[in-house]
Amino acid sequence: MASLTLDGVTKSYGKTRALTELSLSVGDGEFFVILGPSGAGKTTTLKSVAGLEPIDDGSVHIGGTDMAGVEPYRRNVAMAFESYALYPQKTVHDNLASPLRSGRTGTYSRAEQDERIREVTETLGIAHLRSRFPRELSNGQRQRVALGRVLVRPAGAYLLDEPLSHLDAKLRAAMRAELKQLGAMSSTTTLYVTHDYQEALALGDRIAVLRAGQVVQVGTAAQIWSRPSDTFVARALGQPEMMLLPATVDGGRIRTADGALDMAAPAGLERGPVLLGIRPRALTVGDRDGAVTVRGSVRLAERLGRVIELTVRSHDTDLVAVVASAVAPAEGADVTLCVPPAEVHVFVDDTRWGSVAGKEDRDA
Ligand SMILES: Nc1ncnc2c1ncn2[C@@H]1O[C@H](COP(=O)(O)OP(=O)(O)OP(=O)(O)O)[C@@H](O)[C@H]1O
Repeated sequence: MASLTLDGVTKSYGKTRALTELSLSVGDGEFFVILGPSGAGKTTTLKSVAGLEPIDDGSVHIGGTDMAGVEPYRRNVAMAFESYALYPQKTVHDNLASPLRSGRTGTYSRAEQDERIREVTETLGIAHLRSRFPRELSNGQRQRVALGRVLVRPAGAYLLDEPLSHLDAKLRAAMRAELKQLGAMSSTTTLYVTHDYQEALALGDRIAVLRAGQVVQVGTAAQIWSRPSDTFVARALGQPEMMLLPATVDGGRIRTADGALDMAAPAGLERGPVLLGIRPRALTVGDRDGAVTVRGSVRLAERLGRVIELTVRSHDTDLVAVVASAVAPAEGADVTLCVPPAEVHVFVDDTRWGSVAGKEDRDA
């Protein structure tokens, strides 16, 4: 096990800047997720730790040791890539055994090898495939075997690059739960890259949100979900996305220009333009004491499994609300929606100020 620290890491590929002064600190045994859109620099971050790409500036420490000039195979990290190679002529069992037989990370008795392979194949749900060859597996099964090849070998840290990306939605959800368990069991430091916010929230002890090669926010799932530091983080998490409604603070009120939303401004919020951020799932049908309310009419009601996605027109504003189907009004009906003040985020210059309930410490 090892802690990982990146300090001021900068990396360009020719004229393309992939990372700009990126700093991260991952604790010993922590399951740390890097979340970001395509091109944000996630893979480059992992490669910098693994030593597969030389960095232009800054430093990488593993277990407190500076990795400058240290070869990848001496860094005691195991990295899984999105494209996985397996030995076609070896069974699943032998594919998993080969990292343990290479001798690079110690020698293992036959019994120890079998025990690790058993543990990993059971966790990944591939124990029944052990005598098959790669050509006899589905893509999702191959991906799990390849992940198994990384996890079977003890390492100071696992670097995992979108390891669930080829799995279908149901399997992804199941694997997420299993990986979480594996993380808790092995307590090996893990740096896990994904562009899937649900995966990040489910797995990460902490999450770093990356944009254009820079860290925007680091926090627990609860922190980045309920206190996103800016509108980029706010919209990176949640489906449908958080709505951002332009409004103005004046005379102790916050109002949208059309009057669809009109509420008391919290103390300390200066006059001027703001964005009000509301998650579609934070809205409920009806009127509640102390809640922020909006009245409108239902333009669209679309069933998404057990919930209904409503598009509600209020004055000139369209609001999206995801509500339980039992309480969803029909298209054309008048409706009152409400949301707790603490769930109406206020952004000033795209940066989170607090909520309509007031200002709070970001990390409290
Ligand atoms: N070998 C390379 N040569 C040139 N540019 C590269 C190379 N590898 C990455 N880049 C560029 O560096 C930036 C960061 O790429 P990186 O692969 O780290 O992003 P990512 O967040 O992992 O993206 P994705 O989710 O699409 O895999 C991108 O602009 C990418 O085009």
